[in-house]
Amino acid sequence: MSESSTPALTVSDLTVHLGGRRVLHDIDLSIETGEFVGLIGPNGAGKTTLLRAILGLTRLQSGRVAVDGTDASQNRSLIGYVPQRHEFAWDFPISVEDVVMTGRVRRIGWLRRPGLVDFDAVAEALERVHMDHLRTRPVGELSGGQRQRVLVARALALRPRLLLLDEPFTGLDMPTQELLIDLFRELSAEDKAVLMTTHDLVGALHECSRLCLINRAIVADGPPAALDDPAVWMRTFDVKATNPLLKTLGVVA
Ligand SMILES: Nc1ncnc2c1ncn2[C@@H]1O[C@H](COP(=O)(O)OP(=O)(O)OP(=O)(O)O)[C@@H](O)[C@H]1O
Repeated sequence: MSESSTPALTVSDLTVHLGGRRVLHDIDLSIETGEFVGLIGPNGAGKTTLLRAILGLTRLQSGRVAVDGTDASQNRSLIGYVPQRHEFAWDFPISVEDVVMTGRVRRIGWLRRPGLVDFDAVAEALERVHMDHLRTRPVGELSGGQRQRVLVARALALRPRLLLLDEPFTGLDMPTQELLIDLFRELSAEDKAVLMTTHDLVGALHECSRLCLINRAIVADGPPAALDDPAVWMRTFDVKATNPLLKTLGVVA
């Protein structure tokens, strides 16, 4: 954990309505540097909506988001975001390093040219995801795992304080998942806070330092070992006590 008392992320009393329906309500969440938090919940629980709200891409009905103690609208350049892979336009004719450079736009500004520091940040980000050897490759020619690594590099190029990951493991083989999970753990152990949505519940139980269970509101929040009450998982996922999920998670015998 950071020695600083200012959390990397503070979400207070957040409520979001979409299409006239309440999608999230009364969300309070604070994440410190050094934490690797898994945001867990069923389809439609509001996980992506929460990430979008933190990024300022969704209007808040009420509530506040602060990054590093300052209103997030003033501090967006401290947030790195990895969207779900299908959301990116992969058929755009652009190289790996150019995509990663787009992650710097909030620092460079739209009208300025990238400088040395920007090229350094891109090179460092590509090395961290082991993609430096493919930097001139058009992104349309990459495999799914390589594309995911490019999206992570694009977020890291910003040198963010807070990293938001939306289902980063979907459709990836085991070696790529292991590479990324090791990287996310390293990043949180350095100077970042990591918030990740995932449907890989067992993986999250093992790898995350903390889990936040959500279903429109936060149902439970704590270190994985403390989330051993089956009722909490039943409420989050709206499943019965006999559901095999509870055995898989190790919360019933
Ligand atoms: N633009 C929108 N307009 C209206 N409703 C929306 C919009 N975007 C999302 N929703 C609704 O908000 C709810 C939460 O969606 P969200 O995508 O945040 O869930 P999620 O937890 O990320 O789900 P999944 O695990 O399926 O990705 C869903 O009921 C969804 O239909």
